[in-house]
Amino acid sequence: MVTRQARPIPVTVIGGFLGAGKTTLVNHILGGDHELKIAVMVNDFGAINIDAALITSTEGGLYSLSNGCVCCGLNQGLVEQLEELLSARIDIDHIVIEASGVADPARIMDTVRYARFAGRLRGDAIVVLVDAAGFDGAIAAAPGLAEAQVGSADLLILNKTDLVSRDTLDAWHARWAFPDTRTIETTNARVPFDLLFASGFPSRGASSPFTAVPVHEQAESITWRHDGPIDAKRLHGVLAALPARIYRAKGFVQASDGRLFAVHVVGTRVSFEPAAHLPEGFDGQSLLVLVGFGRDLPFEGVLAQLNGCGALARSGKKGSA
Ligand SMILES: Nc1nc2c(ncn2[C@@H]2O[C@H](COP(=O)(O)OP(=O)(O)OP(=O)(O)O)[C@@H](O)[C@H]2O)c(=O)[nH]1
Repeated sequence: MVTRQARPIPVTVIGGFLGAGKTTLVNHILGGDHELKIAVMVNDFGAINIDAALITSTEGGLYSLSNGCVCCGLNQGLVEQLEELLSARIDIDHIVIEASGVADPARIMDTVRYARFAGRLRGDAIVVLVDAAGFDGAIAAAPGLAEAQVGSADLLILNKTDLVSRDTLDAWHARWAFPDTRTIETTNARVPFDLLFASGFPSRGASSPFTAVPVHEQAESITWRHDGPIDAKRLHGVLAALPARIYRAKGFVQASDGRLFAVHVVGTRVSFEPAAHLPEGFDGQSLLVLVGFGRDLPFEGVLAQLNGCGALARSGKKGSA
């Protein structure tokens, strides 16, 4: 008889461009009524793993993958984390890997399917989210990447349908969806669990015509920290006017009236979402990670503007993955 522990653990890779709704989907899964014990691995692009802070607690364990992009190179960090998880937690029903927004999810799934994991892991599905309101912006920001992510999907989730018209959604399907890829539309990534964990998605007859470009080389991130409260209105103004090439910003801030917010910038859309507390490790600081594409991004000027949103701000440290 095959024991429960001997069965390979199914793995779902969640991909999609920056800000498409991957963490929203992970939180939907973790808060869901599916009776699965799920371990989540998160790979974020910037120097600080904001996604790990945005994710609600998980019974199966939360594993923060190394910074940068785990789809590059030999994925040693991912291999090590998977080995650690496999040796530590035999009672996990499912593993979910949230890729960074600049990752090629197909390459992450390749790692899951390495021979060394045979019999222990089973690559279940690549689930790719698309920001219905931001797909054109994603293509403009990083040509080649968003298309390749879509091309690698076993299950495609056209998310943020609340932000666009029916005509826009129909035009997206006509232009980008593969006829043999299961595609659904969602708001706030509310994917039905029986579909998400269905397994056995048909593999597409034709391979994707889109090849992932090595966009990590074009992507850069920077971290901004601030020790005291910030002027939320002014910060909103600065973020709303970010240069187009700085596509994504996210983090947590404390406003001068004491309120705490998770802050998101996706393309031209800025949102301040009330937060119950600053995440562990933030030490009372407001902190934003900004990600952009291309050479000579005007980060210094942006940092100066951000510093102007609070008297005690100090500039961040530039880095790339
Ligand atoms: N209006 C709207 N906003 C959404 C929807 N889904 C997610 N969002 C918002 O989009 C922003 C980005 O969502 P995330 O889930 O953090 O996106 P992500 O793909 O994990 O982002 P990265 O990890 O940076 O690539 C957040 O402000 C979400 O609340 C949706 O269906 N409609």
